[in-house]
Amino acid sequence: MSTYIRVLLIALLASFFRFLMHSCSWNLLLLLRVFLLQTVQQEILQSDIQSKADKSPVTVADYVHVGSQVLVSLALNMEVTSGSFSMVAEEDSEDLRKDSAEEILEHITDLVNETLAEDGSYNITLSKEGILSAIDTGKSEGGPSGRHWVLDPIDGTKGFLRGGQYAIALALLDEGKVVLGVLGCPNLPLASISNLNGSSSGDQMGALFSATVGCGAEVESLEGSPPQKISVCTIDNPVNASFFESYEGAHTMHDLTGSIAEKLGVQAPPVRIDSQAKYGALARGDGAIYLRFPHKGYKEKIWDHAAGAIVVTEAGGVVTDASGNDLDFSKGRFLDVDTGIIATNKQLMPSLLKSVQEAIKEKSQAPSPL
Ligand SMILES: Nc1ncnc2c1ncn2[C@@H]1O[C@H](COP(=O)(O)O)[C@@H](OP(=O)(O)O)[C@H]1O
Ligand SMILES: [Mg+2]
Repeated sequence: MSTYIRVLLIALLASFFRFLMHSCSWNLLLLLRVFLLQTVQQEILQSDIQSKADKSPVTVADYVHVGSQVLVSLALNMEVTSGSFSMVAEEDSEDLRKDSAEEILEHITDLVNETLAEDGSYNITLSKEGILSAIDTGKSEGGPSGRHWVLDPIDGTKGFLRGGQYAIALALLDEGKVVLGVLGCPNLPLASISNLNGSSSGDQMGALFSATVGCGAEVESLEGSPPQKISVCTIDNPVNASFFESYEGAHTMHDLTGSIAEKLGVQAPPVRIDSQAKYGALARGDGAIYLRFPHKGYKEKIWDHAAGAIVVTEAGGVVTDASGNDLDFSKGRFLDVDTGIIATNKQLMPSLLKSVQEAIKEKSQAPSPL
């Protein structure tokens, strides 16, 4: 298994960061390249599970999450900052610091070092402590002041393990606002989501979305085709609209989203895919609406939305909570949202909001199941 993970990490690192001068206020456009071949993912998935020393299962997703976060942390350290930087990311090193994880940590350290050696971009070898502290650069609390990188090293873990959609999502917060976002979606067709089912062998897979505040949003291939400007669809009649939502029923209330769509007059069935690939697909007009209504008590994390939200807003869309409030990324690691997150174009937003509020009210008044 380790060979395949190494190949995947090499591909990730080799194609991850490109910095181009840009005329934006940031004077920087970060292009994230994720060249994770589907075949590699498939082979990794087939080799699946190893055992940790304490016999709890460790999945390939564990290796890829940690490997991705270490490599991004390293690249940010070497390329972007002169030393210290703040990163809010999903993984921390707590489990890997346990005695029982010694063997796993050794394995991850070897994988990362082999990856670095083979890639050759950085002449560096990390110790086990170096790996742990690279992971822990992601422990920042973020907040309203300063700059913070926001990383989801593998978003849509369930999709990744199913061989479906997943994304590597990186954003930059400046004084509490998202100013840059990049989404690498290796399993998303470059042209359109309509090619997802029944795609022919000629369809190019993999899409890299990027957006810089005030400069619009773009898509390009993972291999670096010329970036194309993208914009959300111009549909203004919900009858012609389709909507994206999580594949996992545990992540969003499919009954509520069904009721919203019905009230709005949407006729197409939901398009259910994992990860922030949904935001990318929405931003280029593959569908008209994004709905996400987690079950009661779930707190949204900023790394699940920061990159996707700026890609959509820079493509001309609107992303809000269920009351129509903008998402506020300045509150730390969590988002303080009312009930759910919705996104669409400017034309459809007023009627979408109305349907959302009606459906929520109706659900709250319905007798609870025994
Ligand atoms: N019970 C829950 N409700 C809502 N979201 C959840 C959830 N459990 C996990 N998630 C989040 O949903 C994300 C995936 O979203 P989607 O459903 O759009 O694919 C996960 O990201 P990770 O896969 O990075 O952990 C995770 O952060
Ligand atoms: Mg995530």
